[in-house]
Amino acid sequence: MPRSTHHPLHNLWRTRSYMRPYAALYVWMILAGVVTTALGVALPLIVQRVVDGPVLHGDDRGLFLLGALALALGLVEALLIFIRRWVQANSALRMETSMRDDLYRHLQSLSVSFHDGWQSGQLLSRATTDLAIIRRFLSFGLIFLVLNTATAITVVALLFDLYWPLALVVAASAGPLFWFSQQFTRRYNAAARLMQDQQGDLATVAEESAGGIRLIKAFGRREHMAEKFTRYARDLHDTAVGKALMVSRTWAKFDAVPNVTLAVVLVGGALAVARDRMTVGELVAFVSLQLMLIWPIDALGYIIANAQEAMTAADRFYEVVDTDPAITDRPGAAVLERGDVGGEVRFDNVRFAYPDAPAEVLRGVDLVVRPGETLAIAGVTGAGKSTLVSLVPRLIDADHGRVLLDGRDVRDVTLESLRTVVAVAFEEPILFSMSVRENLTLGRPDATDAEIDEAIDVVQADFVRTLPWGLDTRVGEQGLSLSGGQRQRLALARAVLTRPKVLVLDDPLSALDVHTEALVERALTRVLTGTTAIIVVHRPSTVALADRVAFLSDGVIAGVGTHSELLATNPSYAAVLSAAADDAGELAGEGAR
Ligand SMILES: Nc1ncnc2c1ncn2[C@@H]1O[C@H](COP(=O)(O)OP(=O)(O)OP(=O)(O)O)[C@@H](O)[C@H]1O
Repeated sequence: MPRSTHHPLHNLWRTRSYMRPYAALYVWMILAGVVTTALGVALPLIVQRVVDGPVLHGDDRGLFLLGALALALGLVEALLIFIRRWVQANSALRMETSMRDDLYRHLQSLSVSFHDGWQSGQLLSRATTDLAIIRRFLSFGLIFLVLNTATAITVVALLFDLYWPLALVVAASAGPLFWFSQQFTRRYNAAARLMQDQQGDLATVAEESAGGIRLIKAFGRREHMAEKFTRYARDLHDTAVGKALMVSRTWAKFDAVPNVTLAVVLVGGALAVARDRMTVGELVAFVSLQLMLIWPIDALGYIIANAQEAMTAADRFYEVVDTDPAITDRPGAAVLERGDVGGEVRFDNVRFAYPDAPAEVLRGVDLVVRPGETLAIAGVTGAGKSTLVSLVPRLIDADHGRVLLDGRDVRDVTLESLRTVVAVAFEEPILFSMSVRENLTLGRPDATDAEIDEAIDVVQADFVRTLPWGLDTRVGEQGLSLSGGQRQRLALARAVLTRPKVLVLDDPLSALDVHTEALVERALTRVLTGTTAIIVVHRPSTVALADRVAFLSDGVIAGVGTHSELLATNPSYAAVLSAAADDAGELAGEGAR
């Protein structure tokens, strides 16, 4: 997958658009953080006053007052920290949700070819792990960065005010810290990116195994799949261990710096007190303030790591979100009115190649499907039949040439209106995890029960009436499992129910037995009156539905005519259909109308 050539921070910076609604909250959070820091910094200064004043001079009342002040400041600080963190987490979770929404909506708008070319696990990991990483950065990483920098600057300024020679030692420790962080950033970036990709790969393997469990069991491949999973999991584990080691080493280095500095400060401070250059209270305050630097320095490692991961996660998020939907409404696209559609479909010198494919699938297809006609598309497997029919509802767009509906380029009408007049049923029918009724009325939510009943009759799907809750039975992945033929019939009923002007059927009866297929065909012939139907066929029995057949070969239409005409005139067609017929033992007696 090509990576962005922008500055590494480019995409992470773009996520600020999701922060915009919370800009005021962020200002408040930072203000609350600054107050918290100020309160935290005030404590060592109070300690200094306590030691140099009441402690050394036996002033009990002053000691009590300073103690009460320290307690109050401590409590206010704790309360502010609670409020800030809660607000931080809350707003960041909202940002994550809206990013996830955008990702999902954009995915829905992307072309079928995009989805075909992407591993589902990679998409899944972007929607889950990556967005959680970005959320952590936008909530904690970013605020930590601002507050810790503010704390460090304030503390160092106060240290200079207390005793500058020792403050210089503390300031100088920024040098090694900067160097370590540079090294860390470089190495961590590669590991973080690799790990995020590996998480996506692992998710894909897990999902494939779940989806293909029957196949795995049937072919006795459980061990093989388990080994594959372990291999991917081990790669991820190795990267994670390497990353953890890198983080631990860096953490140790980051920790060592303030500790070494502290030792120098203790010795130097004691000498300064002995030589009356510092009071005891000032030394105590100096050390207490310096201890306050340990957390920001420690957090630096976390922030760099988190920022690195967030940069990668943002790159991965925008990699999808920036992908051009390719198939969208053209400017000025017209709304197709159902009543105006006659139903002539014309392919005009259509050429098409799949991205990254070595050759064109369609190489100049010219074909006219007359209004109300039922036209079958035949051809050897892989000839491009599904590709050709996918152009009509614009699941893909032609690279060259045009697909015309009643003389109008399908790209000149809105997708929504096009898809209300063109319905599709595929060979591999998908039923969503919802009721049979909802699945059937996907394209016509307003269909009446009588219309649903009629569609069920057409596709011979009586079985739905015997399901436990009839039409309200939940099917799909989270519901009742149906057979391939049952699912095909429901998918066909779904298409029929939209009362389309153009019906595209991509071998929709392949899973039915010959007897049921014949019943469905007979009923379909009735409802197809007045509907232009383009049907991808593999079996001669399905050809019986068609008025004419177009034979697709070598990316062009090699012949159009009735089944008998093509059988008589086109030996290749005869060979393809006879082979299929021999397989099914069913050519005899079949003939197109
Ligand atoms: N999403 C895709 N990306 C790349 N190549 C594809 C894609 N879909 C199909 N192809 C290729 O395009 C060619 C035509 O495929 P298509 O599915 O249109 O053929 P078909 O005639 O419908 O085949 P079948 O009869 O087996 O269903 C095949 O070589 C196939 O491998």
